[in-house]
Amino acid sequence: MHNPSWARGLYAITDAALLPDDPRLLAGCEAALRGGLALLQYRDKSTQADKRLRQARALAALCRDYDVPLIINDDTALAERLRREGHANVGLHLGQGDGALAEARERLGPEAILGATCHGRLALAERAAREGASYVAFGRFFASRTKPEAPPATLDLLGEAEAIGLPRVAIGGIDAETIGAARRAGADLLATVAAVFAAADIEASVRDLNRRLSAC
Ligand SMILES: Cc1ncc(COP(=O)(O)OP(=O)(O)O)c(N)n1
Ligand SMILES: Cc1ncsc1CCOP(=O)(O)O
Ligand SMILES: [Mg+2]
Repeated sequence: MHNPSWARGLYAITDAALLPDDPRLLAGCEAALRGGLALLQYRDKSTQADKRLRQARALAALCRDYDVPLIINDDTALAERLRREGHANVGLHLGQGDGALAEARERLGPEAILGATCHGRLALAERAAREGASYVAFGRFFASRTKPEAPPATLDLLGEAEAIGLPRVAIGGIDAETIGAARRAGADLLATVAAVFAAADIEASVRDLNRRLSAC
């Protein structure tokens, strides 16, 4: 079976400090989408439910125009609500403390993209696969200013995880310098916050990262 088109390439993750209001969030994400994304994740750690719903809804509509899935971080109820509203391109990413994957799979249905944080541990990825994950995410592989305290992982894990049979995401300090090493180690999707959204020219940065991926 062929992997779906979302399963290989650049995976940009939003950041509320770098994209601090609706116009900047939408303009920044549209620039990244123009540059070419496989996936976009809406990551907002605030507890402002109204803002999160409004922004996620707007991003789901924007992503649809580019035929790119929007992944909601942490919040199963928000992803479920958007899918019920008809945003079929919405998926969910859950970390180890963010709720049960199997329950999320039931609530979102078999078609939704469901991602799981597996840090540096193959056993977490094997369990995520059994519980219905669509991809498994490992990292942090490099120093990250966005989440410096994230548990570290080593690149050889990406090769070992091939046997799981799901797309492998690398996260944590992925940038122009590190992206090639992560791809060559086996990452299918390269996830980044700062290399995209802290860039002075977001679209140019995405194009540069994609060029580096193509060269691997
Ligand atoms: C693609 C991807 N991988 C890992 C994470 C981290 O998720 P989590 O461990 O739940 O941490 P927070 O992002 O919620 O702080 C992610 N968001 N996306
Ligand atoms: C959310 C998350 N989980 C592990 S590292 C990280 C942050 C990634 O951000 P950056 O690409 O800026 O290092
Ligand atoms: Mg989380």
